[in-house]
Amino acid sequence: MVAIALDDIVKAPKALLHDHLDGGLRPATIVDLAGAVGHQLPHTDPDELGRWFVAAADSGSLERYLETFAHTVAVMQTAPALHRVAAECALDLAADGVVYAEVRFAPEQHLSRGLTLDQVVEAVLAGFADGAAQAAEAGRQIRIGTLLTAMRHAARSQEIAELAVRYRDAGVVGFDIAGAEAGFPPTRHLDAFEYLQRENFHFTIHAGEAFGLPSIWQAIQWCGADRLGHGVRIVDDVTPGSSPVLGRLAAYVRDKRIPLELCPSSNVQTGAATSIAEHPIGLLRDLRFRVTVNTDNRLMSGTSMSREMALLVEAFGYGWAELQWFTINAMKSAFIPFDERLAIINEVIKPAYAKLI
Ligand SMILES: O=c1[nH]cnc2c1ncn2[C@H]1C[C@H](O)[C@@H](CO)O1
Ligand SMILES: [Zn+2]
Repeated sequence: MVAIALDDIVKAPKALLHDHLDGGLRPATIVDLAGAVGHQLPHTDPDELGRWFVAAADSGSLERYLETFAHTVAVMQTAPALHRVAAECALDLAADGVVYAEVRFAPEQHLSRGLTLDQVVEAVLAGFADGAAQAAEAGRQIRIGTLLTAMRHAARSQEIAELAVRYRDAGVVGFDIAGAEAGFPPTRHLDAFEYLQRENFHFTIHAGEAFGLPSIWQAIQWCGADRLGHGVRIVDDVTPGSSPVLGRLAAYVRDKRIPLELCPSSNVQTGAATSIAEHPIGLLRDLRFRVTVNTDNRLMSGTSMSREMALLVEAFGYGWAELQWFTINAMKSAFIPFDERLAIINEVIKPAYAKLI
């Protein structure tokens, strides 16, 4: 069988649940914005800068990987800059054939030049709307939902959770916590999660990436996460073999169809997986966990949604049936209302894959 080509994957509709706004800037935009605010970059040539991000993030450690965000966050401190970055994000995802995306960012990291949290959120939402409208004019439909992230080492999660709920009818569809995992368990933010549950709101938690099962267990059983950001270390609760045996937590995650937002390239860079070919996504898919494929940070991984799928096609021999399965899994797990999810599955995804399979 001939492997599916990247160009063909680009044309197929895809759904993306885990993508960071500050991890997906165009290198040329960073150079432009940095010049305007006098921020010092490691390179001013966009191609070299793009290569620098990938090499620096290729560190084997989540903490060092996260250091690279200093250069993107630094240039995202004004409303016009946030608007531009969000609009370009929508355009880039649409050009890659993404029809539904949830893009996240941490508003608290964009206050250093005097914006308020509300102004930050409004600039990003307007940018997404603008980018999606431009994409539609060019014949590419994309729906973007925004997730607001609180940083797990900080102490603003309650405030950010309230901000997310305040903008729930304006495009914010969920909440997340991110940042270094070791030493910062999700239970530090229990008040925020309990508040969100009382508000009938949705949230995902970065867990089981740099730290293992205890973090996943807390995210689900203490905090009530709807989905797991990464969650890849759930494999530590699976005993491999000809018929793998699931521990109690892995069985719970699979039985409850808790979505795993897996990010293959990012995991290889931070050391959460040794290679794409050895990435636990192969086993987790075989065991029919609710697996989704994601980019995490397109800039730091030099990747796209289509490229992540192409890497899996190459490593695991997946065909269109598997790519459709990942796509429908993601769409089923989205934080937008059920009827809207169903419409995208039935009217956009299934008809397109029916022609491909
Ligand atoms: O993969 C990740 N794990 C934990 N934190 C992350 C990851 N990718 C990005 N972040 C952080 C860095 C960003 O500044 C922040 C908000 O998008 O989220
Ligand atoms: Zn992430």
